[in-house]
Amino acid sequence: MAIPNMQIPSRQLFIDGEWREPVKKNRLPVINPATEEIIGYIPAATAEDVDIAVKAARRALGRNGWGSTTGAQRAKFLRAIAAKVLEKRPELATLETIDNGKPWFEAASDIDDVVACFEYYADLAEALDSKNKTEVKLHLDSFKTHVYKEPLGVVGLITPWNYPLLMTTWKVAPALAAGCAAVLKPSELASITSLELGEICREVGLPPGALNILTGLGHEAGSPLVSHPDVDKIAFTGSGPTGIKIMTAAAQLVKPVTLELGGKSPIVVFDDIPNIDIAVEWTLFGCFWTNGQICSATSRLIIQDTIASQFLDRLLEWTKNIKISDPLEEDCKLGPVISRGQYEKVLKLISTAKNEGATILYGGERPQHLKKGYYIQPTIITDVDTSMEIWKEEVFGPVLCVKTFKTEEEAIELANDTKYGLGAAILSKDLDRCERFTKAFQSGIVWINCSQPCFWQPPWGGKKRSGFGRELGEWSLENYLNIKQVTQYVSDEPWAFYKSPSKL
Ligand SMILES: NC(=O)C1=CN([C@@H]2O[C@H](COP(=O)(O)OP(=O)(O)OC[C@H]3O[C@@H](n4cnc5c(N)ncnc54)[C@H](O)[C@@H]3O)[C@@H](O)[C@H]2O)C=CC1
Ligand SMILES: NCCCC(=O)O
Ligand code: NA
Repeated sequence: MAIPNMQIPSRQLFIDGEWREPVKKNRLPVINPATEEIIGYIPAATAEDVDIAVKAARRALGRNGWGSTTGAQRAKFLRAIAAKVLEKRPELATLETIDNGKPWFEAASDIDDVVACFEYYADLAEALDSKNKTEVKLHLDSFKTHVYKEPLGVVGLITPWNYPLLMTTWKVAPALAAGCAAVLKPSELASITSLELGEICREVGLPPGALNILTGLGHEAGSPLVSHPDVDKIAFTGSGPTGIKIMTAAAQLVKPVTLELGGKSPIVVFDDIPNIDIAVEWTLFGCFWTNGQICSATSRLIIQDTIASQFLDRLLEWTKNIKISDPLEEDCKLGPVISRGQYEKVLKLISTAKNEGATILYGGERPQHLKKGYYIQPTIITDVDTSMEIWKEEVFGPVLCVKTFKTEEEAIELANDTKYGLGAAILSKDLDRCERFTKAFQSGIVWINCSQPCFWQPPWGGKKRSGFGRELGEWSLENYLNIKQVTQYVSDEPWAFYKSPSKL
């Protein structure tokens, strides 16, 4: 259950295992998107704090430090973090709801995923102990080669606001499991629970400097982290334009990046779906879950013309039934979007669609019963042309646009008609057809007869402008490991490349 009237804890930056005031002493307001009120403040880090945090992280990796721990030792810390997160579930879910606006029940289930993710990477950290040295067979007997997997070093983790603690965890858990020391920069729009992770790390006695948490603005705290010469890698989730800036800055130092950027994912629905209500519900969930703010949202419905009218009628009935309310209310299924800026951006995209000739079949406005808060009705847009902005650009709000198709070829062409390539869904009884679409979709993730379920074991990431690299599963661990080749000469014979001088 949500905790009523919960106050935001007042925190500083988490550096070197302790709370530390930012050098410039600046703070940023925390706004509850359901009330538009300032409910607290977070510290605003700048380049000076980034440098202090990176030095702390580097020290943590020093001789006998965090970097020389075994996987089994790190697993103990990860499990202790998981246990503390679980213990604080009601508080963390409530904080996340008042900071981000997502329904409390969703926030609580994200916290469950956070717990599972830390536990999962604890297991992988442990398993690493037996896998971090492997022999590579050579064609020569005079040499022996093995490969070490070792922590990559100090990593910068920059995260978004849509799943605040979960996106933090997707990066922090594998980075720590691998033995890296990390500097985390969560989104200024929802940092509260990531700061609470600092308190949890303090409580479980995580070695100082292993995880440092710097809240602050992108250009003031994120940018210096990317450009810091002693940061070995950047892992980023967020918008395309910021991803481009990060990749450009990192390229100056030949710093590796993984980028999980936006999307405009399709959901293709065929007329052989066995149950229209089941398909309608997946369509809604695929786009309106998390208040529509999911990078993988299947926000383009591509529906076979033979059932389009019947499907849209039913979709409308289900959409009208969605409870929009303060996200702390029980049974809320749609809360506000994150900020005034996002609210205005989403409404502008809707009005542009209208001006370009699309039809707002449902929604498109603030719900009448909610006078305050960044609420937008779940919105369904038809008569969409592929040249329209609403078809092409990521909205990151509860907005579904619809197009019909006649043939499989047309459906796949529409599905792939996007610069993005994160997710794609197909709903059809015909599993051979689902297989054909799975192969044809230009995406990193495919959902068959569902949309959005996301587990921590399989890989997560995209292609095209949705970025590259994979998070989750064992793939994420690889992001934070350096692969070191070690080759030993084991023959007693001279190498005999140069002519030997006369005998001594
Ligand atoms: N794909 C995804 O998961 C997300 C996509 N978005 C999209 O991005 C749009 C803008 O939202 P924002 O919150 O402004 O996203 P953003 O991509 O700018 O922010 C994500 C993170 O990057 C940081 N950041 C911003 N500029 C930076 C820079 N120059 N160097 C290093 N770090 C920097 C931010 O502080 C935040 O922690 C949204 O309207 C939405 O469409 C937003 C959040 C998540
Ligand atoms: N369900 C997790 C989605 C993560 C993301 O929006 O990046
Ligand atoms: Na907020």
